[in-house]
Amino acid sequence: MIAFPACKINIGLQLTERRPDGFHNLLSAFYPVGWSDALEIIPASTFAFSTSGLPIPGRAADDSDAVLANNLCVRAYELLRADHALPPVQMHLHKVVPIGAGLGGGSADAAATINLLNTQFELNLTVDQREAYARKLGSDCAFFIQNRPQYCVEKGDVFDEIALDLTGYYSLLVYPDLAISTAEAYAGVTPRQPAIPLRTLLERPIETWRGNVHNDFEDSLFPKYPILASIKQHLYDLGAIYASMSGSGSTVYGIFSAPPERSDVFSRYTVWSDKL
Ligand SMILES: C[C@](O)(CO)[C@H](O)COP(=O)(O)OP(=O)(O)OC[C@H]1O[C@@H](n2ccc(N)nc2=O)[C@H](O)[C@@H]1O
Ligand SMILES: Nc1ncnc2c1ncn2[C@@H]1O[C@H](COP(=O)(O)OP(=O)(O)OP(=O)(O)O)[C@@H](O)[C@H]1O
Repeated sequence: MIAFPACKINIGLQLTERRPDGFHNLLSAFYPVGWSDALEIIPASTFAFSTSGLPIPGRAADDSDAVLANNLCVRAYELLRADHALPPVQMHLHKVVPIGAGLGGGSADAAATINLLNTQFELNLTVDQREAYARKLGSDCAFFIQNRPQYCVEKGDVFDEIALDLTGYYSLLVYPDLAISTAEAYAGVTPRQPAIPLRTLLERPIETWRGNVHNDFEDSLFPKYPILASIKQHLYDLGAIYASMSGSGSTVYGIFSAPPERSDVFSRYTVWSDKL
């Protein structure tokens, strides 16, 4: 069985407080984007996991077996296998979505693994049960179980409904070949309670978002990586209605009312554009 785990952008990201467990509470709208990996899982006589496409870095970069074992797809399989009678499988991940990009690509792969195993082996897990497993693998992971627009609170893993529909708009995502570690990005932030909660800002027309709907990670990462602010400005120069960095970076995206023109400015970067 094959799935195409697609990523997300964050529309606004308010970092409200540091938690006793060391994580941060946040307010953010997560919006699905079609840029995706490919993941195949088939029953096999012994377990095997392989990857192709973009290289996936790991903490044990000098030991390729350890990097593979640490992959979120493998960890998701092990997590379900601890509770359910899963047979050995052969999994192959073709990696397309950039890593350290603030797009939650690895989290999407993990959630897709949970969903695929649930369907393929008829585990009959509810959405709540699958989201609970996903939460154990990472803060972003639970979102991808349903992969629909959500207003995310707490660690980014608890959801409130939001009427946010960008159908008819176009996205342009620019990844400047710069991987930013999520933990490093969080280490540089100073959380604060927002003057106006994100939900209120997002309920206003998209034309009002520029200058108001803010990703708090930009405050510490734009001074450190000036290229990010310059990409954001270029997206506005191209006619974006709204532009922002996604998550903990480094991808910067624009939302357009018509298909964005190709720009030479972005030719040396990895870009993705599609209807939202
Ligand atoms: C930046 C976002 O992408 C916004 O959607 C997410 O908050 C990141 O989620 P993620 O990549 O799934 O992150 P995790 O794997 O859970 O955590 C990585 C590290 O980021 C920090 N972290 C993450 C999420 C959070 N709400 N507060 C944090 O402080 C912690 O230091 C943690 O050790
Ligand atoms: N299937 C996977 N795809 C990508 N990274 C993976 C995967 N499995 C494990 N990882 C590890 O997770 C790290 C971050 O992955 P990911 O691409 O989700 O980060 P990101 O783009 O910063 O997303 P976000 O911060 O929004 O969650 C990588 O450096 C890698 O070591």
